[in-house]
Amino acid sequence: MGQQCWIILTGDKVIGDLLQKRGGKYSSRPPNYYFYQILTRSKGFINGPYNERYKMLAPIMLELLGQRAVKENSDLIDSQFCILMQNLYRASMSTDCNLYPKYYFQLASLNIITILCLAKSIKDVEDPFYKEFEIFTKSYLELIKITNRLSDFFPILRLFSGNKLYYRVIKERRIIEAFYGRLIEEVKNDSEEKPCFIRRLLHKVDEKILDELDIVYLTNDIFLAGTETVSSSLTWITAALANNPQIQYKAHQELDQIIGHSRLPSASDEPNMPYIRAIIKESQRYCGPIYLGVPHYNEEEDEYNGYHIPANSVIVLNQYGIHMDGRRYENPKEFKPERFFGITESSAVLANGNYQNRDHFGFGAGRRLCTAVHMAELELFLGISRLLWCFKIENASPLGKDGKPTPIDLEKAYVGATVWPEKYQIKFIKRHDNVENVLFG
Ligand code: HEM
Repeated sequence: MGQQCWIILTGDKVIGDLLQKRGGKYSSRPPNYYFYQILTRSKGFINGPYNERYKMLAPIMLELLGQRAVKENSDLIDSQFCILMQNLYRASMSTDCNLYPKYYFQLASLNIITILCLAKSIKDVEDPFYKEFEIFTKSYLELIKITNRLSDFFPILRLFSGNKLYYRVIKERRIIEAFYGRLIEEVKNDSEEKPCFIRRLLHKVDEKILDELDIVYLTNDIFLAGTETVSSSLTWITAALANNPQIQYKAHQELDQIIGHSRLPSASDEPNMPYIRAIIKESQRYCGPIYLGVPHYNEEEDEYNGYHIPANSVIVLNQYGIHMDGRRYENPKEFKPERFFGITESSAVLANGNYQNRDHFGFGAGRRLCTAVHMAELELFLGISRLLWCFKIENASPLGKDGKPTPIDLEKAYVGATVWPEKYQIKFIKRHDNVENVLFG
């Protein structure tokens, strides 16, 4: 596109060969003048090139978001998914019980990140912090959308549109730095010195490894990557389940057999719940929150299967394309958890193994694989297993000619940095009399 060579990877083998096996060459990110160099002062992690700075930051991010950190924070994550179920229960008991659950999922995932980063929580969607974050994220994601990046592909455009976009970017940068700067000050002034990510990062400032602007942009990455992806996934899965009562029925049977009615499922139940695991894997394939990954980039030229790959090409992992490839997934347009039966390993484990054995490519590939893949999988398991333990999810769309609710159209999607389904209406019906006791008892 423009002066830029783009290579779209839609086959599992080429993804395995290039992004995994030749990861040293294919792990950079495309230069991004406005939204990396200017907007984040070249300080962000997710969009940063694969260089010495990245290699210095990666272990720090892994320490905060990797497998060990998830174990340390599992009680906190668990408690937020109890609160989510309580909130959904209360909402579903109110007189008009049709719901669009997106905002509840956003609140839960935002709360997890807020508690981890700042050791403080948000009460509800009316909380000023939630509102501020919502407005701030919306304008940020709007600004970084692909159409505003054309000047990266056609640099001559900077001569025409440059100034207007440049000033918008600078304005947004002031907002980001004021927002996270305030959060850093809150942590510094907390007389109880509660442990949290920002405090840990502040120690790295004392050790002269980072500066405060690094904290601003690392925290910004964690907030954006950690909230939008999980809440979009939960919003999609709920819609897919509402369209498929027979799948819910099988999941309810598994829950009744393994868990019973006297407690909520917890993380340690995951190995015994193959059907719920399969639902989660299938939902990441069928309706994951990202279609085209986060682009990779190669700084050296390469040869592959007789093709010349020029240096400085944008390498796109076409997740949607591969997930809808009928050669890899039979009848790919069908939501069919059974296709993942017998696969017991997590996506995190499979992503680091042979490409042929991967369940899906939702978390990316190679050295830039999602840093928080373990956390994401835990959140999805707690969210989905508990949702199905508490409720039957009913499609509450207007009735069609056949007298049944019109299926939620999962082909319609709002595509931005993350992908969202069209707004829909569902009902959460409590499954048994013990739901209230277990949630509030
Ligand atoms: C369902 C949930 C999630 C999905 C589908 C997802 C997906 C992705 C994808 C596709 C990438 C790019 C991988 C690549 O370049 O090949 C990525 C990167 C990343 N994700 Fe996630 N993610 C999820 C949840 C999270 C959460 C909860 C966090 C943090 C709390 C997070 C933090 C990150 C970070 C820091 C990176 C950058 C990795 C790097 O550039 O080296 N993600 N994620």
